[in-house]
Amino acid sequence: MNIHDFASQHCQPRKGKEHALSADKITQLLQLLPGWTLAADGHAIVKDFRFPDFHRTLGFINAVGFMANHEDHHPDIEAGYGHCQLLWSTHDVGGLSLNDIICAAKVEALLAR
Ligand SMILES: C[C@H](O)[C@H](O)[C@H]1CNC2=NC(N)=NC(=O)C2=N1
Repeated sequence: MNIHDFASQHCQPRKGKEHALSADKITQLLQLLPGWTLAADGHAIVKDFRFPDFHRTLGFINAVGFMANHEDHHPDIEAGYGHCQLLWSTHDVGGLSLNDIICAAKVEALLAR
């Protein structure tokens, strides 16, 4: 499986600990996602994105938001004039699930050219 395989999947309702990814699996999957790292608590993946100006930052946030609503899976977003940090975690699982990997891969696809 590569990043494109994940980007072409859709989020599924995943609720409960049985959907949590193991630490080994997370390490393996993070290697497919350039620039994404495990949050300090191990329960989320994060990446910082840089943009030349506010309207490009906002355009990115809107594109991510549209995708997130479509997938019914939503990131934490922190942003400023030329930067945006995305954090994916599955609240219904209390950690990381495949939904987070799929959404991070979809974000990379948004930026690919
Ligand atoms: C009912 C609805 O599908 C759930 O509340 C979804 C919505 N978006 C979500 N987003 C994230 N990041 N984690 C969730 O567990 C989650 N659950």
